[in-house]
Amino acid sequence: MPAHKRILLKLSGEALMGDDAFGINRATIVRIVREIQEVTQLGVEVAVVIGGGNIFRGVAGGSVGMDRATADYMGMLATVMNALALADTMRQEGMTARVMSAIGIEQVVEPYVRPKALQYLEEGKVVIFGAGTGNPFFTTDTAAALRGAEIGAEIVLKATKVDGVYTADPKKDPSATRYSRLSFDEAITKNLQVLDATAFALCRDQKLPIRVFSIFKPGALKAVVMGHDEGTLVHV
Ligand SMILES: Nc1ncnc2c1ncn2[C@@H]1O[C@H](COP(=O)(O)OP(=O)(O)OP(=O)(O)O)[C@@H](O)[C@H]1O
Ligand SMILES: O=c1ccn([C@@H]2O[C@H](COP(=O)(O)O)[C@@H](O)[C@H]2O)c(=O)[nH]1
Repeated sequence: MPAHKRILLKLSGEALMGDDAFGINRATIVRIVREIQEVTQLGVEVAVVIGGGNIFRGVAGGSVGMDRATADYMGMLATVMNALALADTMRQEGMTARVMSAIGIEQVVEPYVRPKALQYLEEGKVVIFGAGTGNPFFTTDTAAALRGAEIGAEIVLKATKVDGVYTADPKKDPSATRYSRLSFDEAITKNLQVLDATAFALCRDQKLPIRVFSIFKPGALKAVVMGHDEGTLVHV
């Protein structure tokens, strides 16, 4: 029996690159989609927020000198591209997915309408939220917290490049150690940057737990959904 009925899965954009330098690696996206499919076959309702780091990051080198809000809108559009790629891969794998965008681009994808998203989830369709929160100066982690709270997800699952929350960024500090669980207050006070503080604060206020785990570990998503102690749990 799965431990959760409805989940909000936050997928790292950079995870889609696989071993490539940028963009979307075909084998990688197919593998990720099959892992999501396994979870839907357990009867779990799945909503996804996808990042854009593999295509564009508003605060990155490529946007130096740009107006921050403009760069952020580019970042949000990058997440829509990832959402379209993910939905199309799901279609090819026999799943039904709907992309909803937080910014109006109706010729491409339908706008985010909460009751419609809830209807799709109840029908067993995967809902992919593109364009983050629709606002510059935010991130897709915050979008995951926001949409997770809005749709009544039981947990936010952050599938990322590291296998949990560490005492420091493990990519920069090899002596960092992994927490198996920690509180939101601890994560915020210690400025642990695996998620941004806005996302942590929103989840804390809504009592919405977050589990951080590695998207590169085969079977990890299913293990998390089954309630196994995978990665790190951040809780109230
Ligand atoms: N204390 C920490 N514990 C774990 N990871 C951390 C920590 N501090 C910083 N990080 C970094 O946070 C990164 C994950 O978050 P990041 O926001 O960069 O990616 P993402 O949101 O998953 O994906 P993307 O922005 O590419 O779509 C990890 O790759 C890790 O190096
Ligand atoms: O609500 C949001 C979400 C995202 N952005 C911009 O998009 C990029 C990519 O998102 P990641 O969360 O880093 O994957 C982000 O750097 C922002 O520039 C945004 O403005 N608002």
